[in-house]
Amino acid sequence: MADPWQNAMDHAVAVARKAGEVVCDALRGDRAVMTKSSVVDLVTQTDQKVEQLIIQSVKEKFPTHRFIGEESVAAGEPCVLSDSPTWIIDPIDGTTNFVHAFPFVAISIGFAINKQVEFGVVFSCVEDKMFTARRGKGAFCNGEPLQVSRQEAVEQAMVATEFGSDRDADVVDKIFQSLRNILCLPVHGVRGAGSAAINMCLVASGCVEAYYEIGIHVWDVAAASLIVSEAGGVLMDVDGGDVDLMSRRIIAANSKTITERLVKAIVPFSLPRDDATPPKKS
Ligand SMILES: O=P([O-])([O-])O[C@@H]1[C@@H](O)[C@H](O)[C@@H](O)[C@H](O)[C@@H]1O
Ligand SMILES: [Mg+2]
Ligand SMILES: [Mg+2]
Repeated sequence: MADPWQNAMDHAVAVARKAGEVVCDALRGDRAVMTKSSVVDLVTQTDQKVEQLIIQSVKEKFPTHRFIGEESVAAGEPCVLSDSPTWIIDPIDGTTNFVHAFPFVAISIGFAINKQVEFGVVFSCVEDKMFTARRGKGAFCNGEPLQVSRQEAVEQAMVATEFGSDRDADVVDKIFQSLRNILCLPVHGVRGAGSAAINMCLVASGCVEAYYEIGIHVWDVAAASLIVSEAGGVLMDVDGGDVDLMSRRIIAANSKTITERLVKAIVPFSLPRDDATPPKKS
């Protein structure tokens, strides 16, 4: 049976590549920086321009589809995942990297229907790596199949995480407690690309055994969540429960074994859900 969403996925790849050209061009120019939820939660006109480019391009082909876009939500649009076909967009995942010309920035486009991600596209544009996954059909980087690492000994694992943009001392303490516990398992090392989506694609590529973070948003991880699972990986909440893309918490790993060791080491805390935050628009 023909795949009803293949043409939508092909469009996502094409518009991600076009958006990547805009981002890479902007990396060579000036980048006016603004802030959102904190003085270190950065956004630029390029984030906003790229998100509008993607949304307008999709609307022309799929006028009835819905959107969850990072910068649209920041501007007051609701963050609601219904059963309708919904595009979940992070126009630049790694904005702080982008501002500093630190070369790990990605355009992330997830597509969900009936609240299930059907395809994911993450374009790491400086690296020119197009990560894709279609539910049930595998995960790829530039067309090459992806497979998670087969390492199941956490003491020989590489783990990725990020420190986020919350500088509340109590939150930072919890983040560092988890980091300390994980380092002392021990693990071979901890890394962070500065982009949740790229970290998760590194899990899918077998370069790191796991990524975890508390503080991410649905747009950071929707596309890459399918790339990880289609590469043979496992997704879980940091407390060992089922992953919930709106919960702002995630572990993406190569195996249940590694995931369960991380659950024991992570100090869990809760944040307001993405779909619980009331839209700012009156
Ligand atoms: O804001 P953005 O660059 O799209 O996304 C970023 C995430 O990829 C990262 O994991 C998180 O730690 C940052 O705080 C930020 O949210
Ligand atoms: Mg992001
Ligand atoms: Mg972003």
